[in-house]
Amino acid sequence: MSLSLDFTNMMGAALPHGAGITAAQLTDASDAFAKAHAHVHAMQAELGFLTLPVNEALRDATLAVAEQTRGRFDDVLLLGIGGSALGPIALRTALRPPAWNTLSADARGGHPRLHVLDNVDPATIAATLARLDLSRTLVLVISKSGGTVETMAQYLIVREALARAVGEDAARQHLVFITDPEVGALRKIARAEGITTLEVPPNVGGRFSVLSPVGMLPAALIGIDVKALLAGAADVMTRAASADLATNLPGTFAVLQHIADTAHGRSVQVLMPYADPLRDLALWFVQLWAESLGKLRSDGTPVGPTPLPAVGATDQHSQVQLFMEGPLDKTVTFITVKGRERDGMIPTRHADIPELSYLAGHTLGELIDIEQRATAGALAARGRFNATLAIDTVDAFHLGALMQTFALATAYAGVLYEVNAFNQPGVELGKNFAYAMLGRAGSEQARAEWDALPKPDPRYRV
Ligand SMILES: O=P(O)(O)OC[C@H]1O[C@H](O)[C@H](O)[C@@H](O)[C@@H]1O
Repeated sequence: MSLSLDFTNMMGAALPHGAGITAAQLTDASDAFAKAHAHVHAMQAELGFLTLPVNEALRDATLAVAEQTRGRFDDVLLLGIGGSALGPIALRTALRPPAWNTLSADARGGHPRLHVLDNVDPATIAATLARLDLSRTLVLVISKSGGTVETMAQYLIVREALARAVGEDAARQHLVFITDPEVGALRKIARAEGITTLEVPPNVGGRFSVLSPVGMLPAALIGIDVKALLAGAADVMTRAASADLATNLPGTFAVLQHIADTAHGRSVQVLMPYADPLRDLALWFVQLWAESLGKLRSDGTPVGPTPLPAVGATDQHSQVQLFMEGPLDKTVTFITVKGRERDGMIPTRHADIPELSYLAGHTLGELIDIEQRATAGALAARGRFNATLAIDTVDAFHLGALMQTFALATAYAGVLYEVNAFNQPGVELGKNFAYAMLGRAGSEQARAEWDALPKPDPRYRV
């Protein structure tokens, strides 16, 4: 088993006064879960992410594009936001940690470095363009819808810079688009100019797209084993074929978090890897959980847990105080990595100083694991729900497995919360107000609504 979830510390038996999830609550939830499971797995046609792990045509098309660019570029600049950036960033952080970028091209196996612009802060974009040699840079423009304002603005700036650096014609050879096969501005440009384009299947939502070309192409370009990534995800799908909670890990995660929220008021759900490479996985999870589950039910009731990213051991010196003594409104899911016990030997020095001497002979791997276990135990001792997801090692297989686990758990949780996990109507109003202020055609109604809003009141300004 490559992935395991220990949820002892979510259960009443492990928490003071039995104030955790009861065995009966878990048993009762198994019927609801069986329905959620049947519902989700019956929707393969609508939920393309379920079959991405075995979509060989898409994988091969992606690997072919990666192969065509081989040797031509030192850097890859990815333009995207939300689901079109968080997955690639999480994969890069996990499997190509920052030091990798400082290696020589040979030591990187000839693979380019990956830079991601996922915002429109002009300072970041200027600084990034200033340090890249655009004549040796491949630009990936990723947008499912093909028209997201931030990504389009980035594209216009970077395309202009590319044209200046290498000329209009050659610029096209430096671009790859990843977008919907039919709709959107990117698709239009690709058709008109013959720009290499990979598709995000129409039935794959942005935040569920990491195992489509959205994550696969940047991963392949920087030498991540895409087949292993998909194999890890496929393994999760095989194990999740059964609706039995005793074997369905994503289902168990979803059910536990749902009960913790709806029956125990634990609505803030922390994901806390004890591993630097997994820091950005927590940020990817935040979008998935928040944008999928935080919304209005059909009867108008607002629901949804609040995901919160943390990292151990770092956050033991920051947020853990809140987790230990703040409101009883949280769950913490740790992610640990097995087999690190012998890594990072701590040398013997200052043997006469007891505050240091006890560390001699231990390793950093031991320290980080012990700290995680200590924190889990401490939280449980104070009635704080927590669970531990353990993986064997940080590699492509386990990243694929973790990501598919959370994606599937999100789909199940959507059914449990009785919301559509695959839309995001709540982000529209702000977007439309921005379009109105930018004068985009068709936003007259948003302009009128914006103009009718109360304006800043000088009485409430300091
Ligand atoms: O990939 P894109 O279509 O550019 O979308 C990027 C992001 O835009 C929207 O704000 C959605 O709420 C996100 O779910 C999506 O990931």
